[in-house]
Amino acid sequence: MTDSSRTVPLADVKHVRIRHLQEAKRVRERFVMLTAYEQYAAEIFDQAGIDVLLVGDSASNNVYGHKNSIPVTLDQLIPLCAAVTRSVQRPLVVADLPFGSFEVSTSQAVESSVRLMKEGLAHAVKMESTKHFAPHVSALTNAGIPVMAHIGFTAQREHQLGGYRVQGRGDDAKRLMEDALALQEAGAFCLLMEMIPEDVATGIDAAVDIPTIGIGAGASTTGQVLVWQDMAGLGSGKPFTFVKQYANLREDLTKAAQAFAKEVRQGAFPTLDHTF
Ligand SMILES: Nc1nc(=O)c2c([nH]1)NC[C@@H]1CN(c3ccc(C(=O)N[C@@H](CCC(=O)O)C(=O)O)cc3)CN21
Ligand SMILES: CC(C)C(=O)C(=O)O
Ligand SMILES: [Mg+2]
Repeated sequence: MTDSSRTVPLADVKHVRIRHLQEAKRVRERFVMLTAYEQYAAEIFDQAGIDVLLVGDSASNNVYGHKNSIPVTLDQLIPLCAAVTRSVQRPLVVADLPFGSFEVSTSQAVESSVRLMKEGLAHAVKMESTKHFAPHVSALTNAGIPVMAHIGFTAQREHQLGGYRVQGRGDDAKRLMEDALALQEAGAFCLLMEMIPEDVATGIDAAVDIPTIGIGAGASTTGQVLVWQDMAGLGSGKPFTFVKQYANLREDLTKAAQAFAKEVRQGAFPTLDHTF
């Protein structure tokens, strides 16, 4: 296919659908995904032209105060997802299947995904997967549930993978290629690759027909994703290697809170302007 087969540029699309992401891959147009967990961020990212919003299981450590992704539950993610979907017009909303909500059986995967769509109003689900989860992806696809597959570093397997480590170095690249091809074959509409060497990601992107999304996977993927609080500089501590901070929200919010506290303590707020 050539550029002449395209419909409209992604930026002009009114409601982002899976077929628009597939078209982006075909015409080599990039798309943009950020996480979102509530109304204001979702609304702002919609208005800023972000194409896909991910209600990540990273809500575990970015909303619920856990140290990692493992404790967050389906019951905790569903209301966040519903809030995000209710707050946006244009973006495609994808919800993570949290740890423990899909592994047991293909039925469990379908039941959890149905809840993410019926109660959470998600348009698609994302599954941290390997080739061994091809039956799960296939069961979801057959049930009419679009699945984004997530390979490479997968935080739900932190303990099995031995920590937060780049995946697919050296001979291990073959394993990721097998995962990618099996998950595409099973029906995944998109492939997310996390923390893998750029050359490996480039090879996988070229080998699959479906669009790819990278986080710490270099520049050759169709789309890029970051956790929004990382992107906006809200988190504490040193940013991960794959993060670029486009704002300093932590600093801004600290200053605002300090200024409010100071004025209250001094009796400088409220003034007559803010008083009935
Ligand atoms: N705030 C936040 N950002 C994320 O990107 C994120 C989450 N939370 N929670 C779920 C997972 C966990 N992720 C993580 C967590 C830690 C590293 C990390 O420590 N990276 C280091 C070392 C990598 C290495 O050298 O192998 C880095 O500097 O990137 C990476 C991804 C990605 N996801
Ligand atoms: C890191 C991204 C891709 C994710 O899965 C999440 O935020 O949960
Ligand atoms: Mg996740």
